[in-house]
Amino acid sequence: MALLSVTLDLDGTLLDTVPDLAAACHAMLAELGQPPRSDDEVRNFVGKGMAVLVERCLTWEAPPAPGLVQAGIAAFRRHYAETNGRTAQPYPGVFAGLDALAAQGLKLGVVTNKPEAFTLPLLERQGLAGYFAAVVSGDTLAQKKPDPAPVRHACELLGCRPEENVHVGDSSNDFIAARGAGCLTIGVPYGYNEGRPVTASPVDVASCHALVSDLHEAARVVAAWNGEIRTGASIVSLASSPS
Ligand SMILES: O=C(O)COP(=O)(O)O
Ligand SMILES: [Mg+2]
Repeated sequence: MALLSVTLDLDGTLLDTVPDLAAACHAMLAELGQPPRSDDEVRNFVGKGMAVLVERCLTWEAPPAPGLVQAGIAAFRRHYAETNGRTAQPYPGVFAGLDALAAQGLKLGVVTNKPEAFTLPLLERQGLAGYFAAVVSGDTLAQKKPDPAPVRHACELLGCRPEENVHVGDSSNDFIAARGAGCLTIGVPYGYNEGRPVTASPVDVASCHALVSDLHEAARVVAAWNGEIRTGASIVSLASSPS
């Protein structure tokens, strides 16, 4: 057995998308006559998909009325279609890391909670689409991360078993989904994690098999794991070794 594929989270792992998401949130709130949110608030609201982002923007003292959330989602969709990819930036090490993973012969996939209508154009616009043999978005299945189903589905599309896959992400939604699916998981510290830095959360640190500074380092970790597997180390001992 060897590691054959790597699935990667999108927002906060491959791309810093908060400026474009925040611009769409600002426009949505203004359109609905609701109080504004700062970019930092929006950053903390990202992680559980579009509907939760909109609902969190609209929640003050009490949960918003369902009708307001529906109107917010419709407005957000229109505005994010305009802003998606406008200022999003790949994080340092993303292209070098993807190149290094691909050079190891690993199949690559994306597993994101972002709706598909926004995921595919964003990957195209950023020159990332060609790296991925599978893309599972927030509305591909009925379940989103932290449910393990999207990660499992990506493994199926890549033709690998979950234990042959490593999932790389920036939030507990990724780590819980990956562990639930039976994959190894690597965390990056520079993303969003719903307002709780990964490195400041002992639970998150403990739930990653490795924490790396960027995707180039993630590629080195995966290569090292595959080296250990080839020399007979078991996946169980790997699960607690790197830190
Ligand atoms: O859409 C979100 O809330 C987060 O998306 P991600 O899963 O790519 O981080
Ligand atoms: Mg993310």
